[in-house]
Amino acid sequence: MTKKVLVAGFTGAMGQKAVGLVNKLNGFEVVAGLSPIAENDPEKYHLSADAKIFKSLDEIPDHAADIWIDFTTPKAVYDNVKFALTHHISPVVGTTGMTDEQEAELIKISQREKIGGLIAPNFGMSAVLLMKFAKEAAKYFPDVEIIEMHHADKKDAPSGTALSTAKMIAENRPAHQTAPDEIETLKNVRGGDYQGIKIHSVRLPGYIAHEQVLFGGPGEALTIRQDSFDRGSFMGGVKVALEKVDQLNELVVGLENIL
Ligand SMILES: NC(=O)C1=CN([C@@H]2O[C@H](COP(=O)(O)OP(=O)(O)OC[C@H]3O[C@@H](n4cnc5c(N)ncnc54)[C@H](OP(=O)(O)O)[C@@H]3O)[C@@H](O)[C@H]2O)C=CC1
Ligand SMILES: O=C(O)C1=N[C@H](C(=O)O)C[C@H](O)C1
Repeated sequence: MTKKVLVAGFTGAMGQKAVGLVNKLNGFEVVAGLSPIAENDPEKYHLSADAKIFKSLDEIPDHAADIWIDFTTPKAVYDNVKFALTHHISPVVGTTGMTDEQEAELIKISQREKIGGLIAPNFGMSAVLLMKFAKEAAKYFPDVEIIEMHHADKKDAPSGTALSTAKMIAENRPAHQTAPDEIETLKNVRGGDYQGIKIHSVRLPGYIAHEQVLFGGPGEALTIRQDSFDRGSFMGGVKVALEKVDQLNELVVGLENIL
């Protein structure tokens, strides 16, 4: 049976890539899109002529879709995913910027409603592998900093991927001497701090999505880097999520956990 897909943020850069992906996949169909300022012209956004365009959650009827793809904004994503879960639509979420508390709350809702879903801070294989390698390296190199670089329109900082990388590194780092007290003569010049791991966020036109993890040890250094040069690079992961989401019985965080 064809799976009905709603794409939240369907007019955006990632939403349009997701629409293109679903249009090409057998067994899935985009039946609806959600975006607050979209024109009521499905074909303009590469949707079929009978696809529904919604501008707010209130307009979405029951049984509107089986799967909810979300590439929206940090402000909208929590309410969107809560709506999907409580309407028994399986969420596949790429939107970043939720707090740990919001994610934990959504996992509880998914357990209560007995519905599976996926939140993936990054659907790209290079980023998933970077996080895995960085977690492994952290066992041997406890001193580490992260630099993430993104396009100038990105709304949240640090990136979801950088935060996720820091969390995975923190799980594996041995206890070690922290850096001495420092004086910043320019405020925040040492970056953000996640459990002693400095994160630096760069925003520049021309970039898409890139991350470097720098480990330093006595007399040596290890640098792990990934680059997403095109948003199409995220679609392999979205495809896996679409194919596997109905096998999940709660909301899972991280593409690596379903590969
Ligand atoms: N996990 C991953 O692999 C990746 C995640 N991302 C994340 O995906 C998200 C979207 O990125 P991107 O496509 O570049 O952003 P865009 O700004 O291009 O698109 C955002 C979309 O969200 C829509 N939107 C805004 N407010 C709402 C709302 N209240 N409800 C529903 N839709 C809304 C916009 O619609 P309108 O134009 O009508 O306002 C637009 O369609 C970001 O959080 C980004 O970090 C990005 C790349 C990869
Ligand atoms: O906003 C983006 O573009 C991206 N957002 C995600 C993040 O915050 O990590 C994934 C990827 O880096 C692209």
